[in-house]
Amino acid sequence: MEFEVVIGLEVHAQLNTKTKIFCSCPTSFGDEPNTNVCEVCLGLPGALPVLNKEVVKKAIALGTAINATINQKSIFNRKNYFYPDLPKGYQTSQFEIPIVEAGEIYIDFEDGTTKRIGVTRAHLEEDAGKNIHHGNVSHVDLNRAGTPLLEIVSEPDMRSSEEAILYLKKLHAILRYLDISDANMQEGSFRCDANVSIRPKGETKLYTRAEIKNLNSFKFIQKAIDYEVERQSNAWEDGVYEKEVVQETRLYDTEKNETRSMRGKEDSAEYRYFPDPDLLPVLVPDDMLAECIQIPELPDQKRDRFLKEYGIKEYDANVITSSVEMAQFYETMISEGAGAKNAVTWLTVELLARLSHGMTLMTSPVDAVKLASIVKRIEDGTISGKAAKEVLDYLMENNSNVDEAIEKLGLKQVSDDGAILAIIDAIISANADKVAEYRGGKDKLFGFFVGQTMKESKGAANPSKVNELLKSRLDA
Ligand SMILES: Nc1ncnc2c1ncn2[C@@H]1O[C@H](COP(=O)(O)OP(=O)(O)OP(=O)(O)O)[C@@H](O)[C@H]1O
Ligand SMILES: [Mg+2]
Ligand SMILES: [Mg+2]
Repeated sequence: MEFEVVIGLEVHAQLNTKTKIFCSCPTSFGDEPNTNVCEVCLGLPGALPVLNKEVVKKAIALGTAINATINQKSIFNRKNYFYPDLPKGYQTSQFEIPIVEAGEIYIDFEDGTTKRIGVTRAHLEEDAGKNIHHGNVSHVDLNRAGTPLLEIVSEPDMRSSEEAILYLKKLHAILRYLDISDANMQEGSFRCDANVSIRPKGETKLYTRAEIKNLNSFKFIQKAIDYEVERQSNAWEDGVYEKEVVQETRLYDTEKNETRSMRGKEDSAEYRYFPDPDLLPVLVPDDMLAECIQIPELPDQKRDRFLKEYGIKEYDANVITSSVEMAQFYETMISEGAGAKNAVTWLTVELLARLSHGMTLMTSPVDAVKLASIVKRIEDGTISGKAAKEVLDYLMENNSNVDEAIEKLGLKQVSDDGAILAIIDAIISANADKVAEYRGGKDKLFGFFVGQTMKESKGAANPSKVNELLKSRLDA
């Protein structure tokens, strides 16, 4: 039987506000447990929440970026369930009227085609705390309780784990471009739940989905989805689909590379959602909306502009705009005067390959200005491309400027006509027979003379100068 894979993703992005969504406790990461808490986020009786306006602005920015409908009136609900890390006994979230509805994100395949993925909704909610287990004892850290989240829910539009990853990377980039979330996956600021089902090819109805939670790296998300697809199709082939594939929440075990059942998945009715009586409906006035829809250039727009302005390849434009840091790095190189095409290679191939573990473009010892100077020194003939690699290696390790490094490493190309001509003339007089053959029509010998000249100059002669001067002497 041939199956079609159906995937819908829920992403929880932590919004990068200074304070929590309903109180003024800080949202900083990694502090001593239970130090960033107050009566509101501890859920003490009688404490009243006050909505942080910043989270509304950030949600509207995301909605604008994905061409969504912005609801100028939305509602906070209580989603009731019991869990030790949830002190109020309910999570304050949006349900029937979220702030953002019906958007779209375009994913780009390597062959240049694109696909539209629908975004059902994006709603505001608070994060829960964290249970910490030590042997038989469990502790609860409520620093994270009340941290603002935007839950972005996709339509079940993805048909492979590759599409799921492309969608997540695009959404990640959009959040970073908008600067509304640091989207740091290690710190849990960008978390994904993957809903996976299969169906016989050609059918349009949705079959039972399994929801895989706790996925915090692109690699593991892809592996978890692949495992789950395999598990479900095996169950189908073995005639145990109904028994094995049930609506449930599963956990992915990164060590065993498998998903395991964690708990049955409630239908939304089980949560007894109702509007939170402590919070008024969220009303966004026209002037606030007008202000919030002013957003910076997004990855797709930047890519299209780079294609037009810089004439680089589509693939390269996609790579460079895939992160806001890389796009900024590239544009700084261009404004420093590096050629557009060389800048692509030196950034995406040479520099990225030299960033060691944990190093990013932001912390690279060679910044955009320095890398641009290296490229400019190639373009003005001061150094060869090969020598430039040595310069880059050196600058990754040593704090120096580009021209000093070239000087110190003795890599300056000889472009001075006189010096190169002296070498050429010596070679010509030592090889009179070959000169005669060349002049007699054996064009291939030109390479021999180039090789000899480069060798004699110990690789320092500027190759295009060598070509030019050799021609002038030999063809004279
Ligand atoms: N049959 C299916 N196969 C794959 N994905 C599905 C299927 N049905 C729904 N989905 C996807 O599952 C996700 C459901 O997310 P949603 O937040 O609406 O509900 P939930 O998972 O029940 O709620 P919760 O926020 O409590 O996890 C959506 O991304 C949707 O596209
Ligand atoms: Mg879910
Ligand atoms: Mg959800």
